[in-house]
Amino acid sequence: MLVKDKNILVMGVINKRSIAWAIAQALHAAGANLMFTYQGERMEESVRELVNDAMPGSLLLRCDVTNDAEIDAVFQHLEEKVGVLHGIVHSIAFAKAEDLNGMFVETSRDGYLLAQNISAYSLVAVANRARKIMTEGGSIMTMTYLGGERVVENYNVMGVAKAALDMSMRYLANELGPQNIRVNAVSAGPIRTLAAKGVKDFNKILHTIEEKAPLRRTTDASEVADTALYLMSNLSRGVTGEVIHVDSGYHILG
Ligand SMILES: CCCCCCc1ccc(Oc2ccc(Oc3cccc(O)n3)cc2)c(O)c1
Repeated sequence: MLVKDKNILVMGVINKRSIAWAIAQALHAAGANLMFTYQGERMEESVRELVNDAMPGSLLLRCDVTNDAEIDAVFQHLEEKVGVLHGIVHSIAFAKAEDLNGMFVETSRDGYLLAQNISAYSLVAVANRARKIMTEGGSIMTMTYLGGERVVENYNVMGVAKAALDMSMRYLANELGPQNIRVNAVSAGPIRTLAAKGVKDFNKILHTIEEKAPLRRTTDASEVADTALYLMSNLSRGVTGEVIHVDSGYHILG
C-alpha cells in the first residue's frame, strides 16, 4: 500500500476518461484517502456519480481555479476535515478552442491570459494554500505536455501555458523543498480525453507516435497513473523539480 492513509487532493476529474480519474483509481487502490475538486455545477453530477460509485464517502468540493475565494474555501474545508494534506494531483488546463488551432500569432490577449490563468497560475495559487496544511511534508504533481518544451503544431497558446507551468513547478520545488514538499510534473503522451477533443488534428499525432515513438505505441492513462502513484509515494522522496515523460519515449526524437 504505497500511499496508505495519505490524504491526497485530486483536482481535475471530469469524467471516466479523465487522466485525473485514472490517477485517482491508482491512488485509491494503493490506500490513499482521496478528496476531489470539480470545476462547477455542470460537472458536479457526473463527478459525484463517478466518485460515489468507486470511492464512496470521498469529499467533493467545488473549485473554479480562477476564483481565489473558492480556492481558499477548499483548503479551509480540508483543514477542518482532515487537518493535514500529503499530496495534490493538479490536472487542470484550459484554452479557448479558437486558440488551439490556426495561427498562434493571432492569439487574443484575453485568450492568452485565460490559458495562463487556468493552466499555469492555478498551480501556484493551489500550492500557496496547500503548503500551510502540508505540515508533514508532501508531494504536488501537475500534468504537462511536450508542446511546452518545443513547438507542436496547433498546441499554440497551451504550449506557452505549459512552458509557464513547467517553470512555475521548478520555482515552487525550490521554495517548498525546505518544508519537504516536492513539486513535479508528468509529461504524458497524447491520450483521448474530453480535453484532447479541443486540439486540432489530435488524431494525426497519435498515428505519428505509433510509427515513430521508441515503444511504437501511444500512452495509456494507466501508465500515467502509475507514475503519479510513484510521485505521491515515498519511492520518489528524492525527486523534486522534475518532469517525468510518460510518452513511449517520443520526446527524445528531434
Ligand atoms: C497538437 C497536439 C496534440 C497532442 C495534445 C495532447 C494534449 C491533449 C489534451 C491536453 O489538455 C488540454 C486541456 C484543455 C484544453 O483546452 C480545451 C479543451 C477542450 C475544449 C476547449 O475549448 N479547450 C486543451 C488541451 C493537453 O494539454 C495536451
